[in-house]
Amino acid sequence: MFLHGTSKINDKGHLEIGGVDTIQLANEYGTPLYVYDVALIRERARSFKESFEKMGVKAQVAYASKAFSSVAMFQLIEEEGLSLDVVSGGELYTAIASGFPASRIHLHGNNKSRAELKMALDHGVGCIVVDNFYEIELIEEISKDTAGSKVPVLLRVTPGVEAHTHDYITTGQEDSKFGFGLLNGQVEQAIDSVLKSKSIHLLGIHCHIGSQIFDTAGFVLAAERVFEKIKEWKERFSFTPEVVNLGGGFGIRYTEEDEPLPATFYVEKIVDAVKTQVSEMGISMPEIWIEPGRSLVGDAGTTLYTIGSQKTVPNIRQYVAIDGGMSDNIRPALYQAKYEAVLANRVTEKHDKPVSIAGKCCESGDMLIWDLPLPEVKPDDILAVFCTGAYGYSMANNYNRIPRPAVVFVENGESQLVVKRESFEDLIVNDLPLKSKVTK
Ligand SMILES: Cc1ncc(COP(=O)(O)O)c(C=O)c1O
Ligand SMILES: N[C@@H](CCCC[NH3+])C(=O)O
Repeated sequence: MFLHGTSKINDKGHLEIGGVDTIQLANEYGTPLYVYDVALIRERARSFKESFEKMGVKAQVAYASKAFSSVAMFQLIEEEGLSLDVVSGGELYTAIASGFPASRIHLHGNNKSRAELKMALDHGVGCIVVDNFYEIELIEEISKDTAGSKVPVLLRVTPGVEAHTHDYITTGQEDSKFGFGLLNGQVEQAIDSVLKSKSIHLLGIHCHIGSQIFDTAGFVLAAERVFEKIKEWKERFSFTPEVVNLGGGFGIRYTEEDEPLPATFYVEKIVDAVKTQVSEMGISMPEIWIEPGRSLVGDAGTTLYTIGSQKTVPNIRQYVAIDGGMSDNIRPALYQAKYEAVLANRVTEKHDKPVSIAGKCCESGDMLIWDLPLPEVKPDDILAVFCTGAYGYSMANNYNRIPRPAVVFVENGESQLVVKRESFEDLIVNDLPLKSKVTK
């Protein structure tokens, strides 16, 4: 069994996280429950920042908040001095409501609306990561009447790098919905129009090659491709970027099949690649920005479920059902994602009887883990699924009108509720009654 962060087994034989017994958490807050190990998030945040400091490079580490966003999460990120990548009006609203400084917020999105851009500009976000030509027009339209300073932007490019990960989560290849083609002349057209703009300041370039990536080659190749172009742009446009943002995507360990590098190793390789390019070109070192999401929060999250019904298909398989499923973690259904799990109330017992963990949604594909070795399970046992901190709660939904779970933070022996469990009343809060046309 692989225990992440502060997780350990206590003297009752229970899983403990952040010094808090998970069975006590399940009793106090109910299940399904997302539990975050705050010390592990802090450790990850600090190690990203420190690795840039050690290499003497000016940097911003922006937490990709799509991995898990909530007011308390953003406040934790602010406490740790990171920046924030948001990708919608909703994430931006949450960030502002949490008191996060707008100057360290970067707005992403491949189809930002006028309203979202206006909201970002009104709040004075640190930069807009511009994705397409329409967005350039929108920014100019919105900012033409405001006499304020120019809007700082990065142009997002697709460097033609195929990251080795699931097809749905690669983003750097040329045939992608995101960004300007780096290799087909689009980005030059965008640079030309932004440099001529009276209302936009071109701060630099952004690229993100995908997610859950285990080697550094793709990042290095992307950086080299971007800098080859920067060399041309220096001649052609007299433009050199103040900022080069190389995105996120650093892989984590979900199961023993995964062999991630330490997060800081990616930073070192990226910075080395940039330094080499910069010294060959004789330009000054730009600020390097990165946007880790999963690698900051993924293994800090554990989901607790209560076990309910079971079904045996003779000679084939035993299904064990939990009180959640694809409504709180859609990743197995969407990406065939794999997880490890234990019985949190009986961790020390032999986990040697394979069962398949089924969710409660009315969907055959709602299977959380296939062939998971557990002790003989009984109703009301608590299953702890590891590494659910990224894209778990944030992709949760109300399929089958299942209320979304609660989220707690644990640290130094204390727990705090940071997202309340949805109630049935919450589920119908936006529903309106039928205006009936049938006369009785
Ligand atoms: C633009 C951008 N930045 C950062 C991230 C964060 O990726 P990850 O959670 O894999 O670090 C993503 C998601 O893939 C993204 O699309
Ligand atoms: N949501 C995805 C990753 C997408 C990242 C956003 N570009 C996951 O669960 O792995």
